[in-house]
Amino acid sequence: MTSLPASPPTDAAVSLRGIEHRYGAFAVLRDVGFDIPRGAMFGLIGHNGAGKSTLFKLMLGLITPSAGTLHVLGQNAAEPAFRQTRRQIGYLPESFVTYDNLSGQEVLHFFADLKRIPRADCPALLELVGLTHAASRAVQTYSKGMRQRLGLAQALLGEPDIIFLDEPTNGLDPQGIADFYAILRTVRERGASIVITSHILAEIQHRVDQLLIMQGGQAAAQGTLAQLRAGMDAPLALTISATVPLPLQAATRVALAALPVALTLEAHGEQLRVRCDSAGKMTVLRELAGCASDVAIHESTLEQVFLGYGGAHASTH
Ligand SMILES: Nc1ncnc2c1ncn2[C@@H]1O[C@H](COP(=O)(O)OP(=O)(O)OP(=O)(O)O)[C@@H](O)[C@H]1O
Repeated sequence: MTSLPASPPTDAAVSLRGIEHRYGAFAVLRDVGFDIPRGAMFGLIGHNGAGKSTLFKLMLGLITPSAGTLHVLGQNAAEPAFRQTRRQIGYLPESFVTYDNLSGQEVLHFFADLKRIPRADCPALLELVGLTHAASRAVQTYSKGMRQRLGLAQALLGEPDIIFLDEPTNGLDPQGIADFYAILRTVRERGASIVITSHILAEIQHRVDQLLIMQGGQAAAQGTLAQLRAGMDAPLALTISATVPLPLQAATRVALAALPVALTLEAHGEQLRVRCDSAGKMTVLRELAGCASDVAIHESTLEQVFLGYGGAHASTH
């Protein structure tokens, strides 16, 4: 991780410095520091037990850190004024549990009353999440996707400046996921910052601007996907296809194996496919001189990046 300025930047929606958190003798978070820029769509990823939910609870002000400082929307979470800041924070927990016998509209009214927000704001939110048609139906008749969208409407009550979403698309089908992110795009257009966790890395890799990889209670890496890829040993892989007549293949294989390049090789009839990293591509291409017919570039997926940063570090809890 690159070094951070000592005080929180003015354009940060969230800023953590030296955060420690203990549950009894067990240190769940150790020296965690990062900034989330205002207006960002920020992904927080990590293995089970990495400390993501604990970080969420800290950023929501539900628990206080054992050490370190935490600012949300410029306000220190340890100060009494943070009570006011919490009104500008929306939250969708991992399991959005509600009263199933109430209608969607009644559920939203319930949360609006709790948050002291006019019920008159509810129809527009139900419209935003695509539930106007089902507003008077009991929630027990809702699909999983509809429930999550109702949960999102609840999180958006009061037009919060920052919204925390804990695995919000868990269990949704591809269309449900696409619909959910389409709503989030609308929310971002009014300038809100969004912090999202997910274990489905393929889903968030092109939908967030920045990512933080948590590993064993520490921040392992932060950046855009391109920055995270660049920080790894193999940000890019290439497959070079060549047509090599069968009688020449054995010699070609020996010559490729002797190159000072890490590569894998597959043969399909007269086709040889060589996979190597970006640094080795010219060496391989020179060896295959005249017979290379195609080069395909494979960028590392977020899953490969995550594993590369040790993100799969086994949890003992
Ligand atoms: N209230 C608690 N008391 C004791 N230990 C806890 C408590 N809450 C969480 N932990 C432990 O803290 C560690 C981090 O848990 P946390 O829920 O923050 O991880 P996570 O990254 O959100 O995991 P997951 O992806 O499984 O939701 C785990 O080892 C967990 O067992």
